[in-house]
Formats: sequence, C-alpha cells, structure tokens
Amino acid sequence: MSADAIIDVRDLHKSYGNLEVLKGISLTARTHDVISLIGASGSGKSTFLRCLNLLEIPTRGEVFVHGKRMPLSDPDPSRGERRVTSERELREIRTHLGMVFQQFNLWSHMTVLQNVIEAPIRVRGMARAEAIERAKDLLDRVGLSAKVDNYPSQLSGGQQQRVAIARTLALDPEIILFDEPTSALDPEMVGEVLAVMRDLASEGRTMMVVTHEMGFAREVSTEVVFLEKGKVGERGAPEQIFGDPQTAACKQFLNKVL
Ligand SMILES: Nc1ncnc2c1ncn2[C@@H]1O[C@H](COP(=O)(O)OP(=O)(O)OP(=O)(O)O)[C@@H](O)[C@H]1O
Repeated sequence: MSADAIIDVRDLHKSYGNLEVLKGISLTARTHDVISLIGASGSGKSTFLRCLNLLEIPTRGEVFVHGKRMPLSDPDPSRGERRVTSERELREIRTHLGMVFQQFNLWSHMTVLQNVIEAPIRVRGMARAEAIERAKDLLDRVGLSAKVDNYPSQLSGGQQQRVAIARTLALDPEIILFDEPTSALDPEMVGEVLAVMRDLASEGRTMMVVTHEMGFAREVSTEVVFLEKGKVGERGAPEQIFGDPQTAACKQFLNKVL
C-alpha cells in the first residue's frame, strides 16, 4: 500500500444471503483523488461505499484507513458473519470518513446551525463558540448563511443536501463518501449541489462519489471506476473511460446513459 493512501480496499466481497452483490473489489484512494463509481442500477455501487465505513459489513476482504485495518473479525466460513471488534476504534476511524447520503439524513428537530455544530461539539469536544463560528463559515460556503435558523423541513431538497455537505465538512474528514447525493433531488436542484461538490474537488478534497451524473464524473474525477455486477468492469482516467471504453459492458452502459 502506498504511504499516501487514505483508503485501501482489498478484495471486498459482500453477500446478502445467497445474493453475492460484491465479488472482490480492490481500490485505493489517495489524497486529492476524486473517484467516481458508475455502473448500472444494482451493480453494487452503494453497497461498496457503505462497506467502506462499515455501514454494511463486508463478507470478505479488508478496508484500511491510513493503514489502519477496519476493526472486523475474520470471516467465519461456517456462518459467513463478521462482527465489529471495537466500536471505539470504528468511531475513531469514521471521523476520517465523511458521508453524504442520497436522503440528506438531517436531524429534523434541529435547526440548520444545530445540525452542523452537533458533531464537532459531541464527537470532537469542540467549544460551542468555535463550532458556531466554523459552522457559519461552512454554511456561507455552501450558500446558506441566510438559513442558519431554519429547520430542514423549511428548506428545498437542494438546500438540505448543501446543509448535509456542510455538516460533513464540519468534522474536516480526510475523505468524503458521496452516495448518490443528487438522486433524490428535483432536476432543477441538481446543479446547485454539483456546484458545491465541484468546488470541494477543486480545492483538493479527497472524494469518492457514487453517481449517475456522467457530466460530473467526466469533468471532475481523477479516476472513474465502472462497476459491473459486483466487480470492477473497467477503471481509468475519465477521458479514457468516456472517450475510449475498452469493455463491451462499459460501452453499452455509456451508450444508454449518455
Ligand atoms: N440490505 C440489503 N438486503 C438485500 N439485498 C440488498 C440490500 N442492499 C442492497 N441489496 C441488493 O444488492 C444489489 C446492489 O445494490 P446497490 O444499491 O449497491 O446497487 P447500486 O449499483 O448502488 O444501484 P442503484 O444505482 O440503483 O442505486 C441489488 O440487487 C440490491 O437489491
């Protein structure tokens, strides 16, 4: 593993009962990488992303974050189940991995500002005044300084997703995992969220993005990974994948979506 790898995934497998969803995926994300995961519906993109921070428990394979192995018991061939061996370690490692979900997942009983300051105060023990100052800066960056005292239900989907991004940034994670961040949005709101993500990429944030937005994948990624039926079908620079795909499956997929 190279020294600057933030996430190193080795031979990841995931099954739900008899359904084998991930069939051995290896992938490394280094500082400043923007990796887009693309592929047909059901190819395993979201499952892969959720295995990285153990929101799903991989059946086999390992995930290393900064060289530290995610705390999982060894695969048990008889039962196929693995368990988290240290909740404390998992919590610690997760602070390096931010995640933005399709459905925003904001706390509905908290204002926008409270949503953003909660984790820094609770997880990092940051002083309240400092957390508020930082949160206001972040909300300004995502264009929402006027909404700090609103509740999520008073915001559009695009605005809620921008709050979710600010909330993730508040912990200053080394990599941000985006799980189809624009899929739940009305079309007119997709652009404002992608614009924030483009800004993050241009300032060198390390990101892994499951997306159906091929324009974003093509223009912003440093690497595109095409998943096909739970395996890496093809991977490469965006100009390679979009300009000259090598596999029939990737060509067919791109013909359908472009
Ligand atoms: N909790 C679960 N239990 C059983 N099967 C699941 C579960 N989560 C996902 N699957 C199945 O795993 C497969 C891959 O799903 P996943 O959501 O990872 O695909 P995807 O590539 O992200 O698709 P999409 O682009 O439609 O979101 C699908 O067949 C799905 O039905």
